[in-house]
Amino acid sequence: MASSILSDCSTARLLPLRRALLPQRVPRIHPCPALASPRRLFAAARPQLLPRPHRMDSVPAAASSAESATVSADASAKVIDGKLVAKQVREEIAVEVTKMRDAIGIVPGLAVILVGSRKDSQTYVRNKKKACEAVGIKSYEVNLPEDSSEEEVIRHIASFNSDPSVHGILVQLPLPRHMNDENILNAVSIEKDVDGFHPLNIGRLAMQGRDPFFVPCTPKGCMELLHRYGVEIKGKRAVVIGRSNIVGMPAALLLQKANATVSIVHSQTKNPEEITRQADIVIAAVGVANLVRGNWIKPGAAIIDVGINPVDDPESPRGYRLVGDVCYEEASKVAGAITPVPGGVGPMTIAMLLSNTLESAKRIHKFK
Ligand SMILES: Nc1nc(=O)c2c([nH]1)NC[C@@H]1CN(c3ccc(C(=O)N[C@@H](CCC(=O)O)C(=O)O)cc3)C=[N+]21
Repeated sequence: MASSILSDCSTARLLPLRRALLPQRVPRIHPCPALASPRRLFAAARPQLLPRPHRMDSVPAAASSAESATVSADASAKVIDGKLVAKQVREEIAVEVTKMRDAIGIVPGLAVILVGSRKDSQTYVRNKKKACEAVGIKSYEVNLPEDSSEEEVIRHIASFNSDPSVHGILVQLPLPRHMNDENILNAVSIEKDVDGFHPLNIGRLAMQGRDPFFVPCTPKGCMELLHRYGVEIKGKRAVVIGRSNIVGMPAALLLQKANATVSIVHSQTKNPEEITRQADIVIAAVGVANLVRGNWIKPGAAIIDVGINPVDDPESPRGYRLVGDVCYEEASKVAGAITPVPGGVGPMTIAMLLSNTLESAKRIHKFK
């Protein structure tokens, strides 16, 4: 049984996979006392409330603050089911894609550029293609060898920029070390930057009264989960753990736009636990397995776990399994709602990519 491994957040070890993508680090995991209950939680099997779109009442907390002193081992958070919401979003997109095709004969197109042969990147790109096909979005793929020059990549971007059948362009990250990400991402036309990584899109996201063409997919997916589960954001305290360009920073900007009071916890933060404990909403995006322990969490808080960290697991067919940045077993006893890993933010990232691609095609063709 994998339960002994699963239930111990202190023994997780990071594998080097995806390391180049990992955002800045927060101090490593502190040694932790044995867990009160070594029992494995079967989160997926627990009855769940179906998410209702955009209802703004608060999450029914597992324990209110008054009860927090007596939070029992059985208190359990509502599971924020990213897999389910992503499926709903994809169904909504498929309907709109069909509508647009029938009305104006336009099919949204997404171009993906992959440089090199990293196994994980190949898997992500394959999954994106499959997701496109399933909703009727046309996908175009370019695979370039690891030793390609920056100019070659930029040539392909330029050709997609001027191709009217392409509405979204994604350059799979991480790029090989010899390439300058900035030069490459800047070459993507901001009207087709479905990743939302172009500095102009990020800049507009940061400014009041302006809107970017696209919001980066992972943070957008986090916000969509909060909205669809009716988590109130306005006036609440939010903590984002991690300050990467692709997740932490834009997530903090989005929460602020939604009128939360936002703190960012990062590798130089002196008292991350104490600050995180004040948050009604936590977005953890730091790339350190099980960093956020149960005692970092305010009772009833909503927790969005962006981490997808591979840890050794000889009992899993792949030899590893994925865990989040949050120690799920501990946190789910304190939080009001929490995303699992896998099955949380990951599937939403891909759903938001499809959503951005559809949005782009609609904007370019002025289709409401
Ligand atoms: N230009 C660019 N844009 C990206 O959005 C981008 C990228 N590069 N490079 C890599 C990261 C990573 N990423 C994920 C997408 C889906 C899952 C996902 O669906 N995960 C599943 C499980 C996957 C599994 O089991 O292996 C889940 O969490 O349930 C994970 C990670 C997008 N990224």
